[in-house]
This record gives sequence, structure tokens and C-alpha cells, in this order.
Amino acid sequence: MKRGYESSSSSPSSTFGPPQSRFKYNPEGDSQFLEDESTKFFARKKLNNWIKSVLIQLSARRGDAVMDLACGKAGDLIKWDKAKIGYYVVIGIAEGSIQDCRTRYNGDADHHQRRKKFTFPAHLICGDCCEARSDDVLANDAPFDICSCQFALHYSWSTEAWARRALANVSALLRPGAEGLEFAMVSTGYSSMKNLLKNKFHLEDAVDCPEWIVPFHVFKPLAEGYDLDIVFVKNSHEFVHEYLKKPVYVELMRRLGALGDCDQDQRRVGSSLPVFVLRVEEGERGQPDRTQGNRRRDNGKMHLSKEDILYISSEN
Ligand SMILES: C[S@@+](CC[C@H](N)C(=O)[O-])C[C@H]1O[C@@H](n2cnc3c(N)ncnc32)[C@H](O)[C@@H]1O
Repeated sequence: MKRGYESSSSSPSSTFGPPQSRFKYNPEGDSQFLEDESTKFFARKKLNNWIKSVLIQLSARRGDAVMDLACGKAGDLIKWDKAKIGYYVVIGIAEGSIQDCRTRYNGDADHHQRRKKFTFPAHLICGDCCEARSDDVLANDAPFDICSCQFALHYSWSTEAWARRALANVSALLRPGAEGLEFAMVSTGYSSMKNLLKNKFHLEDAVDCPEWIVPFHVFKPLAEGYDLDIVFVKNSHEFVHEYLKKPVYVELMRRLGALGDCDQDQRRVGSSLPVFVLRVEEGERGQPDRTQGNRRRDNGKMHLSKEDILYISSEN
């Protein structure tokens, strides 16, 4: 079965918006400005969630093994659950966030027990997903059908060596495809609004890491050097425009509370971000090894204790 975006144009879009600057919140600043910015922030957050949901629905298939790189607090758990994936591995650098992933996965945060348990086993890893040995450490969980990296790809772009390492890790973890179309890494680029707002709103997911610009014309050949070919790339404005033609995604946007005047909303939330999918073509790494399907899930659990978190460091 093909992934949902296969019928879409794969021609790269030419622009991905301006470089993201890091700007500081000025406590003495104009309160009207901040109010506008907070409205923009929440509009953008809803829109980003919709884009991630659509991208996941287009990419994931029942039973997929998914690696969520730089997962934050696993805010996409429910999205993956709806896609009926079979195994979920996350890696994140912030220990507190990984602990939050654990309580979220276990349902401990849901005091009213409104939602049923997730149907797939999970494995949580705390560490730097760009570390040279990530692929070794993760080898027991691989291969993955999907490697997802949402709003985080740019953190590994401080130097070419780090960018190469991140791409090499992703390439090593993905499963070769039976029909040449099976592997994907998805990313919706990066956000910067949190830097502007974190002092004011004390955002729980604010990240104190430098954010680097990833020029797409540099990214593409570098990724291709690791067998990762671009199959789908759009800027987020194009993406919204295209998928809002489908009633099912209009309904999804309504449910997320993001439905309004989309053109206006997009102008309000600011610059466009890249949305793209990569894959490893069949034949580039030999035949797929389907026998690994069950073994890797053994590393996962349906209920996670603190001891189940795997900590990796550069000394591993
Ligand atoms: C903007 S958040 C995105 C979180 C999540 N992917 C999402 O879409 O909600 C970026 C996350 O990347 C994590 N991160 C940054 N650099 C990392 C690295 N080298 N290895 C693992 N995680 C990293 C941060 O701790 C943070 O949780």
C-alpha cells in the first residue's frame, strides 16, 4: 500500500521563509504587541498540530515501527495512536521531558482515565539523537518504518559534522522498503515563537538550545549522500492549501479548533515552514528483513517504569 502523499507533487518549493532569528522578550515592552504575539502563538500551535496530524496520517500505516527523534514530551502520542502504529520509540535530550513522556504514555497524567491505554508498546530513550553512537544503541530497536523529527531537525545543524551525523543515524535506522516507497522521515521544520514568549508565558516546552538555519539547497544533497531522497516537500502554506481541499482534513482542523479564515490565519501566524518527507529507495540497502518485526517490539513495554528509560551518553 502506498503512503498518502504518493499522488502529490514532489517538486520542491522554492522558498521556505526567512531565517529564524532569536529575539528577546522585553519586559518593558508594548503589552498590545505581546497580546498579539500570544494570539499568533496559539493560532500557530493549532495549525502546526493540524499539519503534524495530516502528515502522520499520510505517512503512517497500521503496525509501523516509529522512531520519534527529539520527541519533547511526546505530544504526538495520540496522533500516532490514531494511525494504529505497532511500536513507538522516542529519543529526547531533556530528562524532564522524557519523564513526562512516560507519565503521558502510561496515562498517569489523565486523572479521570478518560482515554484508553495506547495500543502499541513504547521504548523511551534519553540522550542526544545526534550522538555518533545513537545508531548502535538503537540497533536493537531498528529498523523503523518511519523516523519522525518534528520541529527539531535544525538543532543538529550547528556544524556540518553534526548535521551529517544526524542524517547518518536516520539513514541507518530506517528499513529498506519492499516497494521502494516504504521509508520516511517527516519533519515540519522549526518554530521560534517560543523564544519570544517563554518569559511571559513560561512555556513548558520552551527549549534553551541555539536554533540553526537549515538552507534546503544545502540539506537536500547532504541527505541524498545518506541515501535519503526527497519524495515530498512543500512549504506549510502550500501544504495547508492542498490538504484543506479534502473534507476529512477540514473536519480535523475544525476539531482542533484551528478552522477559521486559513489564509488570514496563515498570514497572522507568520512565515512558512518546510514540510517534507524523505525515503530510502529499494535496492540501495538490499532486501528488507521482515523477520525483525517482532523482535524489536520486545524492547518496548505497555507500561513504563522509571527504570525502563534507557539513558545514553557519548561514553556509551
Ligand atoms: C521544539 S521541541 C519539539 C518537540 C516535539 N518534536 C514536538 O513536535 O512537539 C524540540 C525538542 O528537541 C529536543 N532536542 C533538541 N536537540 C536534541 C538532540 N540533539 N537530541 C535529542 N533531542 C533534542 C529538545 O529537548 C525539545 O524537546
